[in-house]
Amino acid sequence: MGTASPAGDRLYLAMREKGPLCVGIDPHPGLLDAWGLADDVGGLETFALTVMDAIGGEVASVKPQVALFERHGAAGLGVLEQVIARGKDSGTQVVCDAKRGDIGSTMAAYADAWLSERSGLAGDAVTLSPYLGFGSLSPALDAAAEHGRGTFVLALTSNPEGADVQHRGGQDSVAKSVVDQAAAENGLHEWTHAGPCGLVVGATVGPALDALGISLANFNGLILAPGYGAQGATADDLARVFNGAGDRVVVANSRGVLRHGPDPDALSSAARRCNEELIQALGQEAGSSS
Ligand SMILES: O=C(O)c1cc(=O)[nH]c(=O)n1[C@@H]1O[C@H](COP(=O)(O)O)[C@@H](O)[C@H]1O
Repeated sequence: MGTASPAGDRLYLAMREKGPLCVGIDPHPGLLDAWGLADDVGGLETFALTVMDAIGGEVASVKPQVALFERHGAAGLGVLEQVIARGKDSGTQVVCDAKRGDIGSTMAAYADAWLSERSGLAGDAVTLSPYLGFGSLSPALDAAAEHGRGTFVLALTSNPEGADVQHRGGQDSVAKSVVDQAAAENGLHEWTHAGPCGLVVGATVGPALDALGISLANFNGLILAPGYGAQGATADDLARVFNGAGDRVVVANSRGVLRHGPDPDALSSAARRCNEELIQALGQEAGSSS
């Protein structure tokens, strides 16, 4: 039996209380401009902290997109550390969208950065890419379990190019093997509602799951679903794609919420409306923490 990890349970219960929406914090240059901010570290800080002040504590989770902080250099990562600290203070969980994946020995260093106590960049969870081999992620999966943090491993991404790799093998697909190995990882740990190793499955994948021999209804972790909003997937698409797994879907939406800024009230109303729509579509019972 492995080390107990509360990460999946923690986010599962927060979603029961606050809804499935995960607000993406993606400070694209175009969005900074639309908010009347400069494309520099000052603009980045105002943007990111405005979002956190508007919705911190109201939504279960946020997902800062790491590249959009990194493009401002070390000072940009400093702003990301502030976002993570605000998440902790407000009770909104932070999923760092870093999509890390490397050979095992280097992966241990990424695990130190994103999943251990030593680094201000460690939030509640991080996104990982398994396409150097699922086993290469072991240092990160072990660190997540040790430090009570979560991971979301890319299985079927929302971009059309992902099919080129992920769909290979048909019913015995590459993506299916990622799903199976994530489920096996969760089998090593103790949890109640959802294991610490989640998946990323785009809300835009349409009927691909059936064609690839994947059933998520019995998957034993959380499923981060980007693609709702700006990429075109609707709440009905989410209900169809994640039929049977609705209570475990973490719905990521970045531009669909951020376009309502910079007015904090408009941001928080947009997040509230989104959560209402998603709760109805996915059948999650917000307000129930049992
Ligand atoms: O891991 C992710 O978050 C992710 C995986 C994926 O398959 N597709 C995807 O869009 N994302 C991220 O989710 C966010 C989507 O942003 P919007 O399309 O603006 O909602 C971006 O930060 C993407 O990097």
